[in-house]
Amino acid sequence: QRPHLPPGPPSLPLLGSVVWLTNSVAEIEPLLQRLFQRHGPIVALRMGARLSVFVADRHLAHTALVERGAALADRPQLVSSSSRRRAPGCAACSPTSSGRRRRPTCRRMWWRRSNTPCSASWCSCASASALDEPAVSAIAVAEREALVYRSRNMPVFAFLTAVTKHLLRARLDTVRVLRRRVTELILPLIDARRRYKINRRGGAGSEPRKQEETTFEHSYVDTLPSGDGSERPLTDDEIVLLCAEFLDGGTDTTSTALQWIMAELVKNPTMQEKLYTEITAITTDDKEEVYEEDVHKMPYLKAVILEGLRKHPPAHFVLPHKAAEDMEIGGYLIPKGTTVNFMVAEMSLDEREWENPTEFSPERFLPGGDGEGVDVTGTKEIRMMPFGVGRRICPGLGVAMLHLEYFVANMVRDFEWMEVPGHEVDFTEKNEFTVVMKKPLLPRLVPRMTTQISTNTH
Ligand code: HEM
Repeated sequence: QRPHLPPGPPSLPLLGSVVWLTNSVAEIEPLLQRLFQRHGPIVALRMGARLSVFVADRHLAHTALVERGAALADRPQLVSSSSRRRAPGCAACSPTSSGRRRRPTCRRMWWRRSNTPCSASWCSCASASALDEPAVSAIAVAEREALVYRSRNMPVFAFLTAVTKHLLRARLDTVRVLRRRVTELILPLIDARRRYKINRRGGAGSEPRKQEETTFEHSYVDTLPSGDGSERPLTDDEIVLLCAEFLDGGTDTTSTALQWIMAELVKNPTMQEKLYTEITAITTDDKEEVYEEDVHKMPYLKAVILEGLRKHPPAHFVLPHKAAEDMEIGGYLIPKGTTVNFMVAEMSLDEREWENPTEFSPERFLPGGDGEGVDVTGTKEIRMMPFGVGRRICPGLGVAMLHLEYFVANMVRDFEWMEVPGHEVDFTEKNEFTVVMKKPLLPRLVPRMTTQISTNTH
């Protein structure tokens, strides 16, 4: 017997599910919570003619995304190019992210590099969003300094750091100018790679391309599966997009996570003190900053970051996936082409899985806690999935974890973060591209090394 579609509210032609008569798409999360209570952990909604399925159960998510990951490795085509960039989830949801069953060579190459701890450091993440947010401008300053430090210490990545800085500087400029700049900076890289490949094959014609030839018509060695099952080379335009994605990906998610974590530390001074004690035990006074090597020796710091990502995942859904063929999830039929969404926040706040899930308790990730040994990649099992899991897992996971550890450690080492009367920490959420603090964090920073109290309310 052919399985049924997942349960959900009835539908009307053109409109889709009747719930859209009384609910707005912006309020979809509370609506889904009610539907999960009524129908169970997998529900179907129609938005116009499009069928969307939402999965809130971690076991079903593991089966669908890890065990049978290939069938859900595509992204649905979104309505317009502007909405494509604005899909909920990570900023890196760019045109290059959609419609791929496997990442092209170029992207795999970049991401693999970025996920080794040392080379990851050059990548600027929190800065672009942080610059917009007065409440976390201290973070932007810290990160800019870190960038300078990185470029001094890692010459191999200095070029790419420069590209990042150009991206930031050009923030107020038009997208066209920015794209042009990135193109000019990245095309020599593409040329270098092409020459390398040609030379390796012993071929001729390895001359660098002249400036006036920098059009998007040329295509190169990295390939992409085309619709008919064959491979076609990536165009320059696509390579530039991939590189730009690598440079600005994850800016919003990382800075959102950073702000939630600092807010929790402001609200919980005992935890902040415990973290400070751990940091100072590892770093001596003469050290200018907490270095990347140091953060790996700080289990409580790691626990604070994980607890921040569990309680306040910046993306409450992963980016939408598309069923490449008819498939089954939890005994229900998911027809080919269906958009499938996974509920990140539901899983990490599930009362059946976590003790007092709404409480901020980094200790749960230490030995003996209910989160001990959690693997955020979800390879064996999913407990929480702030970065997604499976084939489309966030490729910036390593960069993001490193940046969060690095910045939290340095900011707590240099300042005591305190609540300001009248500006108490408010954990109310607001849906933007990520789920941000409705009332941004407004703490008082007291420098640790001097007695002078800062009146600066970042
Ligand atoms: C705390 C920080 C971050 C969080 C919570 C986060 C979360 C996510 C999530 C949930 C997804 C969707 C996974 C899925 O659809 O299954 C994603 C995708 C992605 N993220 Fe992140 N991310 C973060 C940082 C970063 C960083 C730093 C970068 C780049 C430097 C990045 C680049 C990407 C890209 C390119 C994708 C799309 C992957 C694809 O479609 O194959 N992210 N991220």
